[in-house]
Amino acid sequence: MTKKLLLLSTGGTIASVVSDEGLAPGESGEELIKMLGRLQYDVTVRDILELDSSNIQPEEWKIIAEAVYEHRNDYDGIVVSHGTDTMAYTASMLTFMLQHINLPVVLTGSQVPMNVLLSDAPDNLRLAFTAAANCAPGVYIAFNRKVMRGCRSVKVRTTAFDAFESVNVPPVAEVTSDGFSVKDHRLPQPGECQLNTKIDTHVSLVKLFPGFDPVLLHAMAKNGCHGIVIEAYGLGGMTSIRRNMVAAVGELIRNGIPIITTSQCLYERSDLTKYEVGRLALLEGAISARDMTSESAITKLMWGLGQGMDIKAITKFFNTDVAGEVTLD
Ligand SMILES: NC(=O)C[C@H](N)C(=O)O
Repeated sequence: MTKKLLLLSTGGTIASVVSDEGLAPGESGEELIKMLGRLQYDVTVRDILELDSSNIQPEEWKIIAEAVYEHRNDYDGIVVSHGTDTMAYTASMLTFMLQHINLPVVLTGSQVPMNVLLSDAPDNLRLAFTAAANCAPGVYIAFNRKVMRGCRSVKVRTTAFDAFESVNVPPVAEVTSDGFSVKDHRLPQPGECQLNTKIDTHVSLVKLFPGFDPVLLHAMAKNGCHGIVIEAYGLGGMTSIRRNMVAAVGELIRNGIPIITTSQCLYERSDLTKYEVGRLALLEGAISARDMTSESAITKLMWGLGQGMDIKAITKFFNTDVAGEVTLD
């Protein structure tokens, strides 16, 4: 039977046209489908946003999550066309807002607009429809012949077609000369699909660098920041002499502000137990995000705080694999 798929169009380069002010979204979802040509699926289109993804913010995450939730029982799969710049954040947040999702939700976009000859858009959109028709329920990004778990995806290139990588886990599906093959058939944890868009956006993501003044962390807290993700060094170490980050982290945690640590290294996990500079932070109560992407860590923090979780609950939450975003030892 022909699969019924829904395209939710949100803008991005894929739908962009040249204007005097620069590339900006201008094509509708219907126009994207027309340019794509023949498809073996029964596709319905809805334009829900028309934005460059630099303008996609928490308000838009809610609109996208609500649209997916509303149509989750009417289709076999949903494709979301989206700008690439913040696609990994949207995919990560949808993972938390739509837990136990009951169908594949596949985000895609392109580096070159659909209306340009030799654009990567037709291939990416076709791949996204194929993934939406064949993958297990979950949130994914489909790009350049790979289908990746949304909460493990990172944009790693500004212009090349191979713009996304699946970090610390292999892609879920790939296109090779043998065609489309799904490698990971893991189903989401059983449960009723829930829409929960309550998030706390008063958070921050900080990249540590030699010379970082911990006073800035206190300034964030004073200005209403409820939680911070720190991209620390290597396995998760942070400065403990002179500009003492560890001490600042401890003080913030004692004031009820959770501090999550990720690594500036894109690949492999954080492990605060190995070095003294990590252990000190651990002793102060820093929460390791292990092998999560920063995109996933900051959206998980927003979602957890939005549920009213205190530090203890946030710690437990980060020690839980919600939808494949983290590898627990
Ligand atoms: N390739 C792209 O889609 C980039 C664009 N600025 C966006 O994120 O909307």
